[in-house]
Amino acid sequence: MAFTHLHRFYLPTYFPKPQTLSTKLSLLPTPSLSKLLNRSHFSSLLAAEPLPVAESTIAAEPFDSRIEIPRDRLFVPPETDVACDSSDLCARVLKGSNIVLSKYVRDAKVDEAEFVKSSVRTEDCPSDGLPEFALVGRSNVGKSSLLNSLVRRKKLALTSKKPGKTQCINHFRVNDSWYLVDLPGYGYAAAPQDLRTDWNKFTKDYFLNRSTLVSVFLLIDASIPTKKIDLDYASWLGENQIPMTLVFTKCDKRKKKKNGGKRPDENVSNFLELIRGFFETAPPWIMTSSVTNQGRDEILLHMAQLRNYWLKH
Ligand SMILES: Nc1nc2c(ncn2[C@@H]2O[C@H](COP(=O)(O)OP(=O)(O)OP(=O)(O)O)[C@@H](O)[C@H]2O)c(=O)[nH]1
Ligand SMILES: [Mg+2]
Repeated sequence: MAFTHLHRFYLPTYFPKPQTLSTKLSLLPTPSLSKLLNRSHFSSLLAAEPLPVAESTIAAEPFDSRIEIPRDRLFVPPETDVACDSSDLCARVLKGSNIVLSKYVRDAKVDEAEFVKSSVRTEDCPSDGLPEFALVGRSNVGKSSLLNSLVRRKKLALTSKKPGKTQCINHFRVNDSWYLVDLPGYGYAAAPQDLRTDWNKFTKDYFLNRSTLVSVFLLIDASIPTKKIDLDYASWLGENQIPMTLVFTKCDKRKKKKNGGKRPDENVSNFLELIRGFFETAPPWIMTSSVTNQGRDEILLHMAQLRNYWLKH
């Protein structure tokens, strides 16, 4: 079954006990994404448009500093040849992420998207066998906003300044061939205790039993310091062998140093350092903003290669 293969190939190996390791991080450039989104196969792009590591590309980022990624912390999809030199490999890393492009990156463009249904139990979710990606994270982290950004629709999924807007498992079908799934947020302190327990019950059941789930996208707010509850969820997903991508949201927000706040890239580095101890191999991660659409095309490419690999195996 495809899911089993995913576990074998896409999962970072999980360390049960956290360790503390220091790491130096920096951003890497990518090929032209608008072209890539329409290309049918990555190998032709690699031949046509290798991109050297260029300061100018790095400087075009919406924040000042870079995140340098050691080679062993890159996410290399299965069946991907990395026996090339460093600059070729750099050219295949998606901007603002540690994700290497593979030969499975095709059909990434979103042509249409529609709401299909809301479910409260895993058994009630669509049963057509199409692959799906679930967006999960703390209440208000920006799950519904990211979904809207990915499909270029302002109000397909409902958003709110008030936490707790999304309450069910909401399926949105994209291009009639795969699903984006919007889930309720966790950690909403104002919610009654029994509702919080219910969240755990029904979403965890969904993660553990949904056979068409290609990967969970765990959203982390990059505009604030690391929260323990997010580390706990990353750890829980790893422990339970559930394929996961970390999506850092709100990277457009800047915190003033004089108020003791950190920039989004500093918060991202810190989070990655903390979870580094959980995983032997790095999970994929990516920086995004639903305001500037940073990371939108990159996520679509990542989803496309995960999906195409899943469909083939
Ligand atoms: N600056 C900024 N604000 C964002 C971003 N993404 C979401 N927001 C804001 O954050 C708030 C919450 O966004 P939602 O998309 O509703 O969050 P959610 O995770 O779906 O929340 P729940 O459904 O309550 O769990 C809204 O006011 C959004 O406008 C972002 O990338 N940058
Ligand atoms: Mg929501």
